[in-house]
Amino acid sequence: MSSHHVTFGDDPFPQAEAGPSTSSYPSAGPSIHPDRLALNATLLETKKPKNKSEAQKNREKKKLKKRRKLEQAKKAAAPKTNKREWKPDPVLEALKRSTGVESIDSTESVKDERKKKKKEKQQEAEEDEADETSDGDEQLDGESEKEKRRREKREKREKRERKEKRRLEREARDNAAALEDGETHVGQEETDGDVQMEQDNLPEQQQVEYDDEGGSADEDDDARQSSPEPLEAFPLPRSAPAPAPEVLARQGLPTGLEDAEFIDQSLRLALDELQAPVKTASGEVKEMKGLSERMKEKLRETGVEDLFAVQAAILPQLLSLRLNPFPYDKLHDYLISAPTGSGKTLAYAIPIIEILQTRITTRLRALIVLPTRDLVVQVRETLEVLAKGTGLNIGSVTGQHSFTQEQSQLVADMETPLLGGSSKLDILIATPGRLMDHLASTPNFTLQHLRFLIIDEADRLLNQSFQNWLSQVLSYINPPDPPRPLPEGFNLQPWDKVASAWMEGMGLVSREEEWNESVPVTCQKFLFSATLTRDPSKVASLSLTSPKYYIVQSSQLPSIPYNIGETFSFPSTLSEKMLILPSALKPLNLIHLIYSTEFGINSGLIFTKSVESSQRLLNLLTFFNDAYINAGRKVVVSGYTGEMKAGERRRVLSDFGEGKINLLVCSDLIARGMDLPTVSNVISYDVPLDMRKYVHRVGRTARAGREGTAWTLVEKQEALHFKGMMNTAGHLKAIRKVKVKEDDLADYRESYEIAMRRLKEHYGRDA
Ligand SMILES: Nc1ncnc2c1ncn2[C@@H]1O[C@H](COP(=O)(O)OP(=O)(O)OP(=O)(O)O)[C@@H](O)[C@H]1O
Repeated sequence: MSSHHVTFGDDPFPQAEAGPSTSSYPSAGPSIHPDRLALNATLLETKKPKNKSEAQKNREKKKLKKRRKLEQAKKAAAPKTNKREWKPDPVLEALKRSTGVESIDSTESVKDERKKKKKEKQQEAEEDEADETSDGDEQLDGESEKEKRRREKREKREKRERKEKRRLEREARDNAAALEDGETHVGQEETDGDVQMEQDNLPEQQQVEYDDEGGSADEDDDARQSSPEPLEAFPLPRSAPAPAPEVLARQGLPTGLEDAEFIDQSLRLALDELQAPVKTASGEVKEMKGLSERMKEKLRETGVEDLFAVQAAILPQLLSLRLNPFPYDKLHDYLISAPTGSGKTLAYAIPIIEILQTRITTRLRALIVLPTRDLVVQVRETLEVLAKGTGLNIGSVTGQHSFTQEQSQLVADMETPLLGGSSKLDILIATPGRLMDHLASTPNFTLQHLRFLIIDEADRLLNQSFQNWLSQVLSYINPPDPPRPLPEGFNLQPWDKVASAWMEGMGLVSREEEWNESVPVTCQKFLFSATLTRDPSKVASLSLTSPKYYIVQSSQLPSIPYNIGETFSFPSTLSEKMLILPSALKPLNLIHLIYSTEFGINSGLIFTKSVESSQRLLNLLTFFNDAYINAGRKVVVSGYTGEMKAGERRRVLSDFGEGKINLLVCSDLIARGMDLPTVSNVISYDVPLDMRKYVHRVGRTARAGREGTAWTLVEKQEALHFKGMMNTAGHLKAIRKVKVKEDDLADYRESYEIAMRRLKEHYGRDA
């Protein structure tokens, strides 16, 4: 008969298969606990055959064979003194200790288990017998009946094997847990309840299977007691769920910049209503501080009655700042994104002047960095108007004047080494390149007393390297930093408030008694732009302290707190239009915009892609103006490019402001920051290459709450790129498409052809 049957003498604890511990005893065979061997012996003795039929005799023979095999196994498994010492099963021992029972054999659970196993085997033997007796019948009933029984038997066997496998797996798991517990909870009683709890902890599916199989907690418990030490089970490797894109984008961003505070662009605050709370060390509001009467007067003189949104939002926080902050004062750095022409200059100029005017000695306390000379001139003019009567000294370095001229403006003494420098200025406005030159080569010029660092048009400046200007400036503000190279023989110790430990470390001077002196950083940084970035890689270089982030925009627009990239703010008074046209018709369409009664653009800026293109277009428009006899009015056009001398540019701007010039054809030089109140139209003759350029170009109109229109001439082949760019910025819907019929251009054709001929003559045959 089948040799798969489990009969008497089979080891009910098949350790060799189940326990990984066998691998540690390869030559001596599996380690069998003596309690188990005793149990096997008992099982063998109690099994006796009842009948002596032929079949039974055969079975007895088989059993005898197996018994012999088992005895051989016992011998092999018995502890061998010359090889390895028998070690008690740690789980069994822990259980013995916890229950106080010396022999596990004597526990009820083990006895029950044995009885159960015995019963199972008896049943199996009886089944076998029945199979054998029915063999003859099977032949009569045909092959199918026999096969059915065999299949049933096979299934039963497989089920048993599955059950056994699961039991062994559970055993291994539980043993691992029991081993750990055995160390710490030896004294705890392991009751049926505990076992049930363990079962409860199994995954649901496993629990169901366990119940279905009819296994008991006791059986499980016994198996656990006698099982060998298992290998530690490691969880299978699993890939972690991918973080959300917005979470990734915020990686490395200072906490304060994670969420922006949105300010409605239409917010206004009367000058008299501005109140800034002055707080005590405990945070209580001591008093409210408003604008000084002198400042209000100056503002009214320049036409400012109310504060614009950006000013109303941040002035209440800045006005109460102290010139020399107390140690408990919480100082923040600020990132402010506000539309073009929304009054960002006054947002920093007012508090700087209000705070610095209380100073006693002149020291360089405010540094304003701007990307172009023209902007430096413009901001200096604004500051000078507001600071009139305060005694504050304002200067600028741009490279427009000679280096020595600028040096004499910056420092009073360049001969004597002075620890605290010798600044002649309270406020300095500079372009980054020239600032670097003075930091490197102007004796007694120092940034150690800076209270405010303003970076206007910050996105542009952060993208400019200029001898690594930003990190250089920061290192001159915040010691420790490497001492700068000084002119030969000039033995200057440039710091008068740096940490003495650092001073000594640099071999500058020994001031041991001041070693414990801490140097609080009191310089606050302010970054302004209409296209400000929160890109962590850029922001990181600023070493911001408790930064705050404000976005001024129309309340109609959705707040996008997760937008980590650039924010583009537009004035609410701006209307935007685009003409999509064949490139050959671009000049005629521009002429139509200028000369037609429908559009009649008589004041504005025309942007081209380069200085060269500006000059070409300027010539064409000049020649056309000369040739166009139906105009009824003449249009005065002039150029404004970086190639022009500073004086010439100033004169052009002044004429434009006075209305002597109607149109300025310019390169992107003027696109940023320039405040020309008379600009009612901006025409992008060549499409801007990126969104940032577009924002700054169109921002030359619709400033300070005035109405303005921006036009973009888009060649057909550029339309996809331009529209895509606008769409990405969520701005496409704001731009209205305008169509000009070819018939409308007919009126200009003759004069245009004359102008083109003259242009060709001007540039030679290939023009
Ligand atoms: N509260 C105010 N009331 C009236 N006019 C104001 C006020 N604040 C600023 N202005 C005027 O608004 C104009 C634009 O201001 P400013 O040049 O500071 O704008 P901006 O935000 O710096 O623009 P850009 O981003 O283009 O540099 C200036 O002419 C300024 O005098």
